[in-house]
Amino acid sequence: MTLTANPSVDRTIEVDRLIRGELHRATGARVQPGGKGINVARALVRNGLKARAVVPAGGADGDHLISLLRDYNIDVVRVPTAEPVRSNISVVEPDATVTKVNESGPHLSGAELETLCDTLMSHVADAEWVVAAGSLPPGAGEDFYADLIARLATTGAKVVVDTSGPAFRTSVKAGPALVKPNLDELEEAVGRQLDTVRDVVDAAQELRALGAGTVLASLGSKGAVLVEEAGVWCANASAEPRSSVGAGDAMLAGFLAAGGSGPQALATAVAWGAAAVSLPGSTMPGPEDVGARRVRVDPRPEWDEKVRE
Ligand SMILES: Nc1ncnc2c1ncn2[C@@H]1O[C@H](COP(=O)(O)OP(=O)(O)OP(=O)(O)O)[C@@H](O)[C@H]1O
Ligand SMILES: O=P(O)(O)OC[C@@]1(O)O[C@H](CO)[C@@H](O)[C@@H]1O
Repeated sequence: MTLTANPSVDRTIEVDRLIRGELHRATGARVQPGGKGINVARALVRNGLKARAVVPAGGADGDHLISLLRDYNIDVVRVPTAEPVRSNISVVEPDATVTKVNESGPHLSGAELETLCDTLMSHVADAEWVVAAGSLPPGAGEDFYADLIARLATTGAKVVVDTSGPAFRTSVKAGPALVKPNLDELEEAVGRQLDTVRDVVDAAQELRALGAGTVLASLGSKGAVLVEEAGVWCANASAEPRSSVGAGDAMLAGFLAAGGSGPQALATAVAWGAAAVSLPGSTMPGPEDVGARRVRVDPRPEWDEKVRE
């Protein structure tokens, strides 16, 4: 089950070359349902698994988002809101450079946020995992995910958090089973620059000491690092990048689909991530895209390897 507190209608526009201040004629365009939790649900369903997505959605743009999600066969639970769903725009160039503009999103009232949490709680009974992912909408406090983790502790569900800024660090302290920061988010959470695999593992251990069970850190083309109770592993898979939007969400979905712990799940995660980055827009990969992608898993990490691209 996924919660996307600040979903979007994602618009991807392809151009030959982006030049600030110029008129561009698009060479391609697509509209897809967006937001990190929604993307995780799309990736799971694309691979034959079940996923329910809880989504606050208002206005005509909200209607549009819900109808797009139904086209993808997602089991959607809509929570109506007064203000409309946002649109996020990605401009993609042929070398896969993405320029992204995300709106801040609709303001959700206290009552709407409460209904969102109550709705999630009333649909959680059969969920093994609850993925709370993406930015928070204006109106939600930085402890929104932390409060949710506390409420979910009374259920059997394991909580995954993938968010950024102060809400990320606050949610880590509430003890989620798993967090999926990218390099920037991990750096922000520990308050320092991370240059090597050793730095990433140390930062991940710091998050585990704060309260996170497992840390799955995504490192773009450098793959991912998994730090859990049982050990530390690094993995990567090569890709011909086309659009990185949603690659982290596909990576997380692959990890959960393969059991949510250990090196085999990490290998599946980076295979899904590499497949996603090879597809246009925020298209989630299916089995034919993941295929027999070659994945390298290092049981002994190269501690001094650089993690910046
Ligand atoms: N150029 C690339 N080549 C191979 N794999 C890639 C590449 N870029 C990304 N990936 C895969 O996708 C995963 C996620 O990438 P990244 O760290 O950019 O996630 P992210 O910033 O969370 O992305 P998003 O927020 O758009 O979903 C990586 O862990 C890796 O497995
Ligand atoms: O603004 P947020 O919530 O941080 O991120 C939203 C977003 O950029 O994340 C997804 C890719 O991971 C996109 O579908 C969506 O547009």
